Amino acid sequence: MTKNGAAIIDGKAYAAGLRERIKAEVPKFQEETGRTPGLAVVLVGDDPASQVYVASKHKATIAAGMESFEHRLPADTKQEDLIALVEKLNADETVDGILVQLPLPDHLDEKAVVMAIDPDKDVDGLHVINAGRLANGEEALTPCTPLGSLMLLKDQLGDLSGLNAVVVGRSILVGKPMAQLLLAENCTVTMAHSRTRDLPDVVRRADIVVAAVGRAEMVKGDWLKDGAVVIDVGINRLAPDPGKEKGRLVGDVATAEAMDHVRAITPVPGGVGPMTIAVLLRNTLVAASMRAGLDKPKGL
Ligand SMILES: Nc1nc(=O)c2c([nH]1)NC[C@@H]1CN(c3ccc(C(=O)N[C@@H](CCC(=O)O)C(=O)O)cc3)C=[N+]21
Repeated sequence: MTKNGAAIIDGKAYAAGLRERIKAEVPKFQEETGRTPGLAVVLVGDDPASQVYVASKHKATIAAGMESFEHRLPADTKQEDLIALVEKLNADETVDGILVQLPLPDHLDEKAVVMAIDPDKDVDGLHVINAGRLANGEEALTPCTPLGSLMLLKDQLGDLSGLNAVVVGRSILVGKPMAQLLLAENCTVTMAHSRTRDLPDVVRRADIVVAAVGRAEMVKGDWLKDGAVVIDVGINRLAPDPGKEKGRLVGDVATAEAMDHVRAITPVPGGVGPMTIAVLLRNTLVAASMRAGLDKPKGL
């Protein structure tokens, strides 16, 4: 709590707890199936940020007691070779989850690659089959960042029924699935985006704000209703100060200003980012359990 009573939502701590609960479920899966859940991560090219993310996914997967298979391909990999790898992983019984790190180099067709993933191994929840299942209210593998964001919201607010939720951003990765999840929780959902008129006034009506636009500190403090709960999905690196090597990481919300208005807000870093990785492990265990014909692990 700060002096005005606004809470910083500790996504890092929540994610650590979730990873512990996953780790405790893995031996039960092993006992019932005689095998270990496995996650395959495919990285094409040598983008430094992607390298860091893939390394931390690998570490977290091993720490949870699961198998991690890393596939690093050169930046000039051909579409057909990438699809062939995905198909090999689809057929591999030791692989429960497949994640192709995005973005892919420009010459590759991202959509076609995602569509080649077996929907039951699609731990990113990006295949149209999973997007359709989510929209239809069916059991689906659900994109990690929105699901992690929802977990933080429910932890903070309990029942979300009837609350006004505004999602800023309409990406397939975050905005659209986030809106579906909030709708399924009986929120009144508004999706705002780059063409929305009077965005500050739209955001002012929200009890819940999810900012996922990828523009540093775009959502200002005075756009927020007093007592709103804010999930800041943005990860933007500012230009470095003179003499510094790396700029500061900021979200899509002007956090310091927001603190004068909100009931609670996720920080950047330490908010949604760590949740994304924990939910990836959760989705891998869920995918493994479903494929093995077991019940979905509880409490995850
Ligand atoms: N197929 C696919 N699935 C993804 O889920 C996916 C992807 N591609 N491509 C890249 C983005 C990015 N992403 C993050 C995961 C964790 C943090 C994270 O843990 N961030 C920390 C620290 C960040 C830092 O210091 O750089 C934090 O926010 O506290 C951030 C970003 C997953 N992505």
